[in-house]
Amino acid sequence: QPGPHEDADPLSLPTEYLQPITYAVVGQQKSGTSTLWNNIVFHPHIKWVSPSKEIFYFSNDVPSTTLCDADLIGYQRQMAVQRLKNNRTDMHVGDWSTTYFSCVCCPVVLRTMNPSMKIIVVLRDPIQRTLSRFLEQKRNPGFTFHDQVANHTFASFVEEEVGKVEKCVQHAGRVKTRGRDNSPDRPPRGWGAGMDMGDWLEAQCYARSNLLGWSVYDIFLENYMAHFPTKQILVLYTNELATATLATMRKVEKFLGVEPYSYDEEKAVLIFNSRECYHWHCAKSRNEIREARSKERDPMLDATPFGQASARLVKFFRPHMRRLIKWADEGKISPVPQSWKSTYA
Ligand SMILES: Nc1ncnc2c1ncn2[C@@H]1O[C@H](COP(=O)(O)OS(=O)(=O)O)[C@@H](OP(=O)(O)O)[C@H]1O
Repeated sequence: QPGPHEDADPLSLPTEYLQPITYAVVGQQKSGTSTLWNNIVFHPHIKWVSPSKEIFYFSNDVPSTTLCDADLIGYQRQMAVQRLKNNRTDMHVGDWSTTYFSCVCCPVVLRTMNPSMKIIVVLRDPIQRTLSRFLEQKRNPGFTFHDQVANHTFASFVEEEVGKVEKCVQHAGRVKTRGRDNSPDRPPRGWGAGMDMGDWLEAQCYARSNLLGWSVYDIFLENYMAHFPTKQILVLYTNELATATLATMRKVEKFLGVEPYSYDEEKAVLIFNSRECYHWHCAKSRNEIREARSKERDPMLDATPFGQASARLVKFFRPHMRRLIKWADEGKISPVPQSWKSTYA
Protein backbone atom coordinates (compact mmCIF):
# COMPACT_ATOMS: atom_id res chain seq x y z
CA GLN A 1 0.00 0.00 0.00
CA PRO A 2 1.51 3.37 -0.92
CA GLY A 3 2.00 5.63 2.09
CA PRO A 4 1.06 9.31 2.19
CA HIS A 5 4.41 10.33 0.63
CA GLU A 6 3.96 8.02 -2.36
CA ASP A 7 0.55 9.57 -2.94
CA ALA A 8 1.70 13.18 -2.75
CA ASP A 9 0.32 15.48 -5.41
CA PRO A 10 3.21 17.26 -7.16
CA LEU A 11 0.89 20.12 -8.09
CA SER A 12 0.53 21.08 -4.45
CA LEU A 13 4.13 20.42 -3.31
CA PRO A 14 6.51 23.31 -2.62
CA THR A 15 8.85 23.88 -5.59
CA GLU A 16 11.98 22.70 -3.74
CA TYR A 17 10.49 19.20 -3.54
CA LEU A 18 10.21 19.15 -7.31
CA GLN A 19 13.83 19.90 -8.15
CA PRO A 20 15.16 17.43 -10.76
CA ILE A 21 17.41 14.58 -9.74
CA THR A 22 21.08 15.52 -9.44
CA TYR A 23 22.64 12.19 -10.30
CA ALA A 24 21.84 8.88 -12.01
CA VAL A 25 23.48 5.48 -11.64
CA VAL A 26 22.58 4.32 -15.11
CA GLY A 27 24.06 0.82 -15.07
CA GLN A 28 25.35 -1.43 -16.21
CA GLN A 29 23.00 -4.20 -15.21
CA LYS A 30 24.79 -7.04 -13.31
CA SER A 31 27.83 -4.97 -12.38
CA GLY A 32 27.40 -4.62 -8.63
CA THR A 33 25.00 -1.68 -8.49
CA SER A 34 22.87 -3.36 -5.78
CA THR A 35 25.88 -3.61 -3.48
CA LEU A 36 26.63 0.07 -4.05
CA TRP A 37 23.01 1.07 -3.49
CA ASN A 38 22.54 -0.97 -0.30
CA ASN A 39 25.43 0.88 1.29
CA ILE A 40 25.56 4.38 -0.07
CA VAL A 41 21.94 5.35 0.42
CA PHE A 42 22.61 5.35 4.18
CA HIS A 43 24.53 8.55 3.52
CA PRO A 44 22.27 11.31 4.84
CA HIS A 45 22.78 13.29 1.62
CA ILE A 46 22.48 10.50 -0.95
CA LYS A 47 18.97 9.24 -1.69
CA TRP A 48 17.12 7.64 -4.57
CA VAL A 49 13.97 7.94 -6.62
CA SER A 50 11.48 5.70 -4.84
CA PRO A 51 9.83 3.23 -4.51
CA SER A 52 12.78 0.75 -4.59
CA LYS A 53 16.30 0.59 -5.99
CA GLU A 54 15.31 0.79 -9.66
CA ILE A 55 12.26 2.61 -10.95
CA PHE A 56 12.63 1.78 -14.70
CA TYR A 57 10.71 4.97 -15.40
CA PHE A 58 12.24 5.93 -18.74
CA SER A 59 13.32 2.51 -19.98
CA ASN A 60 12.90 -1.15 -19.18
CA ASP A 61 14.70 -4.44 -19.86
CA VAL A 62 13.04 -4.74 -23.23
CA PRO A 63 13.83 -1.61 -25.25
CA SER A 64 10.51 -1.73 -27.06
CA THR A 65 9.10 -0.48 -23.78
CA THR A 66 11.39 2.54 -23.87
CA LEU A 67 9.51 5.27 -22.13
CA CYS A 68 11.50 8.40 -22.82
CA ASP A 69 8.40 10.57 -22.95
CA ALA A 70 6.91 9.04 -19.78
CA ASP A 71 4.60 11.12 -17.58
CA LEU A 72 6.74 13.71 -15.78
CA ILE A 73 4.26 14.57 -13.07
CA GLY A 74 4.34 10.93 -11.97
CA TYR A 75 8.14 11.09 -11.92
CA GLN A 76 8.07 14.29 -9.84
CA ARG A 77 5.95 12.43 -7.31
CA GLN A 78 8.59 9.69 -7.06
CA MET A 79 11.45 12.21 -6.84
CA ALA A 80 9.72 13.85 -3.90
CA VAL A 81 9.19 10.68 -1.80
CA GLN A 82 12.59 10.58 -0.09
CA ARG A 83 12.55 14.34 0.39
CA LEU A 84 9.19 14.07 2.10
CA LYS A 85 10.18 11.02 4.17
CA ASN A 86 13.35 12.70 5.38
CA ASN A 87 11.65 16.06 5.63
CA ARG A 88 14.50 17.82 3.83
CA THR A 89 15.35 18.96 0.33
CA ASP A 90 19.12 19.47 0.60
CA MET A 91 19.98 15.91 -0.50
CA HIS A 92 21.11 14.33 -3.74
CA VAL A 93 18.24 12.33 -5.15
CA GLY A 94 19.25 10.01 -7.97
CA ASP A 95 17.75 7.47 -10.33
CA TRP A 96 19.27 3.97 -10.03
CA SER A 97 17.67 2.30 -13.05
CA THR A 98 20.40 0.15 -14.57
CA THR A 99 18.41 -0.06 -17.79
CA TYR A 100 19.26 3.54 -18.71
CA PHE A 101 22.84 2.88 -19.83
CA SER A 102 21.75 0.86 -22.87
CA CYS A 103 18.71 3.03 -23.52
CA VAL A 104 19.46 5.02 -26.64
CA CYS A 105 17.19 7.99 -25.81
CA CYS A 106 17.91 8.16 -22.05
CA PRO A 107 20.93 10.52 -22.19
CA VAL A 108 18.63 13.06 -23.87
CA VAL A 109 15.99 12.60 -21.16
CA LEU A 110 18.49 13.02 -18.34
CA ARG A 111 20.18 16.02 -19.92
CA THR A 112 16.83 17.67 -20.61
CA MET A 113 15.88 17.11 -16.99
CA ASN A 114 19.12 18.51 -15.62
CA PRO A 115 22.13 19.43 -17.78
CA SER A 116 24.33 19.47 -14.65
CA MET A 117 23.36 15.92 -13.73
CA LYS A 118 26.19 13.61 -12.63
CA ILE A 119 26.19 10.25 -14.38
CA ILE A 120 27.62 7.16 -12.66
CA VAL A 121 28.36 3.97 -14.57
CA VAL A 122 29.64 0.71 -13.07
CA LEU A 123 31.29 -1.63 -15.57
CA ARG A 124 32.23 -5.26 -15.19
CA ASP A 125 34.35 -7.46 -17.41
CA PRO A 126 31.97 -7.93 -20.38
CA ILE A 127 32.25 -11.72 -20.47
CA GLN A 128 31.57 -11.95 -16.74
CA ARG A 129 28.57 -9.68 -17.15
CA THR A 130 27.18 -11.75 -20.01
CA LEU A 131 27.69 -14.95 -18.05
CA SER A 132 26.11 -13.44 -14.95
CA ARG A 133 23.00 -12.38 -16.84
CA PHE A 134 22.87 -15.71 -18.70
CA LEU A 135 22.92 -17.69 -15.45
CA GLU A 136 20.37 -15.41 -13.83
CA GLN A 137 17.91 -15.79 -16.71
CA LYS A 138 18.53 -19.51 -17.06
CA ARG A 139 17.92 -20.20 -13.36
CA ASN A 140 14.71 -18.20 -13.06
CA PRO A 141 11.79 -19.42 -15.19
CA GLY A 142 9.73 -16.28 -14.53
CA PHE A 143 12.44 -13.86 -15.69
CA THR A 144 12.16 -11.79 -18.89
CA PHE A 145 14.75 -13.59 -21.00
CA HIS A 146 14.39 -17.10 -19.60
CA ASP A 147 12.92 -18.48 -22.82
CA GLN A 148 15.89 -17.12 -24.79
CA VAL A 149 18.31 -19.27 -22.81
CA ALA A 150 16.25 -22.17 -21.46
CA ASN A 151 17.44 -24.64 -24.11
CA HIS A 152 20.97 -23.28 -24.39
CA THR A 153 24.32 -23.94 -22.81
CA PHE A 154 26.44 -20.81 -22.44
CA ALA A 155 28.48 -21.97 -25.45
CA SER A 156 25.51 -22.56 -27.75
CA PHE A 157 23.94 -19.28 -26.66
CA VAL A 158 27.13 -17.34 -27.41
CA GLU A 159 27.45 -18.88 -30.83
CA GLU A 160 23.89 -17.98 -31.78
CA GLU A 161 23.75 -14.53 -30.21
CA VAL A 162 27.15 -13.31 -31.47
CA GLY A 163 26.08 -14.33 -34.97
CA LYS A 164 22.79 -12.45 -34.66
CA VAL A 165 24.36 -9.27 -33.34
CA GLU A 166 27.16 -9.30 -35.92
CA LYS A 167 24.62 -9.68 -38.72
CA CYS A 168 22.61 -6.77 -37.35
CA VAL A 169 25.71 -4.55 -37.09
CA GLN A 170 26.69 -5.42 -40.64
CA HIS A 171 23.22 -4.42 -41.77
CA ALA A 172 23.53 -1.10 -39.89
CA GLY A 173 26.81 -0.46 -41.70
CA ARG A 174 24.94 -0.37 -45.01
CA VAL A 175 23.19 2.88 -44.11
CA LYS A 176 26.00 4.71 -42.35
CA THR A 177 26.72 8.07 -43.98
CA ARG A 178 29.48 7.65 -46.55
CA GLY A 179 32.73 9.49 -45.99
CA ARG A 180 32.02 10.15 -42.32
CA ASP A 181 34.59 9.52 -39.60
CA ASN A 182 33.71 6.05 -38.35
CA SER A 183 37.09 5.42 -36.77
CA PRO A 184 37.28 4.37 -33.11
CA ASP A 185 38.77 7.84 -32.41
CA ARG A 186 35.79 9.79 -33.72
CA PRO A 187 34.38 12.54 -31.50
CA PRO A 188 31.49 11.09 -29.45
CA ARG A 189 28.18 10.77 -31.26
CA GLY A 190 24.85 10.35 -29.51
CA TRP A 191 21.13 10.05 -30.21
CA GLY A 192 20.11 13.59 -31.13
CA ALA A 193 23.79 14.55 -30.93
CA GLY A 194 25.42 13.46 -34.17
CA MET A 195 24.25 9.87 -34.62
CA ASP A 196 23.05 9.07 -38.12
CA MET A 197 20.56 6.35 -39.03
CA GLY A 198 23.36 3.77 -39.27
CA ASP A 199 24.78 4.68 -35.84
CA TRP A 200 21.30 4.49 -34.35
CA LEU A 201 20.65 1.12 -35.94
CA GLU A 202 23.99 -0.18 -34.67
CA ALA A 203 23.21 1.02 -31.14
CA GLN A 204 19.86 -0.77 -31.37
CA CYS A 205 21.61 -4.01 -32.37
CA TYR A 206 23.37 -3.95 -29.00
CA ALA A 207 20.47 -2.46 -27.04
CA ARG A 208 18.13 -5.21 -28.21
CA SER A 209 20.49 -7.94 -27.08
CA ASN A 210 20.23 -7.72 -23.31
CA LEU A 211 22.55 -10.57 -22.40
CA LEU A 212 25.33 -10.01 -24.90
CA GLY A 213 24.85 -6.58 -26.48
CA TRP A 214 24.52 -4.78 -23.16
CA SER A 215 28.15 -5.70 -22.52
CA VAL A 216 29.25 -3.60 -25.51
CA TYR A 217 29.98 -0.60 -23.32
CA ASP A 218 31.72 1.86 -25.67
CA ILE A 219 28.68 2.52 -27.87
CA PHE A 220 26.46 3.34 -24.88
CA LEU A 221 29.14 5.33 -23.08
CA GLU A 222 29.83 7.30 -26.25
CA ASN A 223 26.14 8.24 -26.34
CA TYR A 224 26.40 9.61 -22.78
CA MET A 225 29.69 11.36 -23.60
CA ALA A 226 27.99 13.11 -26.51
CA HIS A 227 25.48 14.61 -24.08
CA PHE A 228 27.48 15.19 -20.90
CA PRO A 229 31.01 16.55 -20.38
CA THR A 230 33.42 13.85 -19.20
CA LYS A 231 33.82 15.56 -15.82
CA GLN A 232 30.13 14.83 -15.20
CA ILE A 233 30.57 11.10 -15.87
CA LEU A 234 32.12 8.78 -13.27
CA VAL A 235 33.04 5.30 -14.47
CA LEU A 236 33.56 2.72 -11.71
CA TYR A 237 34.51 -0.93 -12.09
CA THR A 238 33.12 -4.03 -10.41
CA ASN A 239 36.72 -5.07 -9.69
CA GLU A 240 37.27 -2.05 -7.44
CA LEU A 241 33.93 -2.59 -5.76
CA ALA A 242 35.10 -6.16 -5.10
CA THR A 243 38.47 -5.25 -3.64
CA ALA A 244 37.69 -1.87 -2.05
CA THR A 245 34.00 -1.19 -1.57
CA LEU A 246 34.53 1.63 0.89
CA ALA A 247 37.11 3.37 -1.30
CA THR A 248 34.67 3.13 -4.21
CA MET A 249 31.98 4.79 -2.11
CA ARG A 250 34.43 7.55 -1.22
CA LYS A 251 34.87 8.17 -4.95
CA VAL A 252 31.12 8.53 -5.34
CA GLU A 253 30.90 10.90 -2.38
CA LYS A 254 33.69 13.05 -3.82
CA PHE A 255 32.06 13.03 -7.25
CA LEU A 256 28.76 14.19 -5.74
CA GLY A 257 30.51 16.69 -3.50
CA VAL A 258 29.31 15.35 -0.14
CA GLU A 259 31.20 14.72 3.10
CA PRO A 260 32.48 11.18 3.83
CA TYR A 261 30.03 9.14 5.88
CA SER A 262 30.73 6.38 8.34
CA TYR A 263 29.07 3.35 6.69
CA ASP A 264 28.32 0.01 8.32
CA GLU A 265 31.61 -1.82 7.70
CA GLU A 266 30.11 -5.28 8.13
CA LYS A 267 27.59 -4.54 5.44
CA ALA A 268 30.18 -3.08 3.08
CA VAL A 269 31.92 -6.47 2.70
CA LEU A 270 28.74 -8.26 1.66
CA ILE A 271 27.67 -8.92 -1.91
CA PHE A 272 24.10 -8.11 -2.90
CA ASN A 273 21.95 -9.65 -5.61
CA SER A 274 24.50 -12.34 -6.46
CA ARG A 275 24.03 -15.59 -8.36
CA GLU A 276 23.36 -17.26 -5.02
CA CYS A 277 20.42 -15.04 -4.22
CA TYR A 278 18.68 -12.92 -6.83
CA HIS A 279 17.19 -9.95 -5.05
CA TRP A 280 18.29 -6.33 -4.67
CA HIS A 281 18.13 -6.68 -0.89
CA CYS A 282 19.68 -10.13 -0.53
CA ALA A 283 23.25 -10.22 0.82
CA LYS A 284 25.77 -13.05 0.88
CA SER A 285 29.32 -13.16 2.11
CA ARG A 286 32.02 -13.54 -0.52
CA ASN A 287 32.84 -17.15 0.36
CA GLU A 288 29.21 -18.16 -0.15
CA ILE A 289 29.36 -17.27 -3.85
CA ARG A 290 30.50 -20.11 -6.06
CA GLU A 291 32.47 -19.38 -9.21
CA ALA A 292 30.67 -20.27 -12.43
CA ARG A 293 33.76 -21.81 -14.02
CA SER A 294 37.36 -21.38 -13.06
CA LYS A 295 40.67 -22.53 -14.45
CA GLU A 296 41.69 -23.66 -10.99
CA ARG A 297 38.84 -26.12 -10.84
CA ASP A 298 39.01 -27.01 -14.50
CA PRO A 299 42.55 -26.72 -15.89
CA MET A 300 41.42 -27.88 -19.34
CA LEU A 301 38.91 -25.04 -19.58
CA ASP A 302 40.31 -23.58 -22.81
CA ALA A 303 39.55 -26.77 -24.72
CA THR A 304 35.96 -27.03 -23.53
CA PRO A 305 32.98 -25.53 -25.40
CA PHE A 306 32.81 -22.98 -22.57
CA GLY A 307 36.47 -22.08 -23.12
CA GLN A 308 35.91 -21.77 -26.87
CA ALA A 309 32.91 -19.53 -26.27
CA SER A 310 34.99 -17.31 -23.99
CA ALA A 311 37.64 -17.01 -26.69
CA ARG A 312 34.93 -16.06 -29.20
CA LEU A 313 33.68 -13.40 -26.82
CA VAL A 314 37.15 -11.94 -26.29
CA LYS A 315 37.37 -11.48 -30.06
CA PHE A 316 33.87 -9.99 -30.23
CA PHE A 317 34.41 -7.50 -27.40
CA ARG A 318 38.04 -6.59 -28.22
CA PRO A 319 37.46 -3.58 -30.54
CA HIS A 320 34.93 -2.15 -28.09
CA MET A 321 37.16 -2.70 -25.08
CA ARG A 322 40.09 -1.13 -26.88
CA ARG A 323 38.13 2.11 -27.15
CA LEU A 324 37.46 2.09 -23.40
CA ILE A 325 41.11 1.36 -22.69
CA LYS A 326 42.09 4.28 -24.93
CA TRP A 327 39.63 6.65 -23.23
CA ALA A 328 41.06 5.58 -19.89
CA ASP A 329 44.63 6.13 -21.10
CA GLU A 330 43.62 9.60 -22.29
CA GLY A 331 42.10 10.39 -18.89
CA LYS A 332 38.54 10.64 -20.22
CA ILE A 333 37.37 7.86 -17.89
CA SER A 334 38.93 6.24 -14.80
CA PRO A 335 41.79 3.79 -15.41
CA VAL A 336 40.45 0.38 -16.40
CA PRO A 337 41.36 -2.75 -14.40
CA GLN A 338 44.70 -4.23 -15.40
CA SER A 339 43.02 -7.55 -16.22
CA TRP A 340 41.03 -5.81 -18.97
CA LYS A 341 44.25 -4.72 -20.64
CA SER A 342 45.76 -8.18 -20.53
CA THR A 343 42.61 -9.77 -21.92
CA TYR A 344 41.39 -7.28 -24.49
CA ALA A 345 44.14 -4.78 -25.45
N1 LIG B 1 31.41 -6.31 -4.14
C1 LIG B 1 31.25 -7.12 -5.21
N2 LIG B 1 32.29 -7.79 -5.73
C2 LIG B 1 32.14 -8.59 -6.80
N3 LIG B 1 30.96 -8.80 -7.43
C3 LIG B 1 29.90 -8.17 -6.94
C4 LIG B 1 29.98 -7.30 -5.83
N4 LIG B 1 28.77 -6.83 -5.60
C5 LIG B 1 27.96 -7.38 -6.52
N5 LIG B 1 28.64 -8.18 -7.32
C6 LIG B 1 28.08 -8.99 -8.43
O1 LIG B 1 27.31 -8.14 -9.28
C7 LIG B 1 26.17 -8.85 -9.77
C8 LIG B 1 24.91 -8.09 -9.39
O2 LIG B 1 24.93 -6.86 -10.03
P1 LIG B 1 23.77 -5.80 -9.89
O3 LIG B 1 23.42 -5.62 -8.49
O4 LIG B 1 24.20 -4.58 -10.63
O5 LIG B 1 22.58 -6.54 -10.67
S1 LIG B 1 21.22 -5.89 -11.18
O6 LIG B 1 21.50 -5.19 -12.42
O7 LIG B 1 20.69 -5.01 -10.15
O8 LIG B 1 20.32 -7.06 -11.41
C9 LIG B 1 26.23 -10.23 -9.14
O9 LIG B 1 26.91 -11.07 -10.09
P2 LIG B 1 26.62 -12.64 -10.22
O10 LIG B 1 26.84 -13.24 -8.89
O11 LIG B 1 27.61 -13.10 -11.24
O12 LIG B 1 25.20 -12.77 -10.69
C10 LIG B 1 27.07 -10.00 -7.90
O13 LIG B 1 27.70 -11.17 -7.41
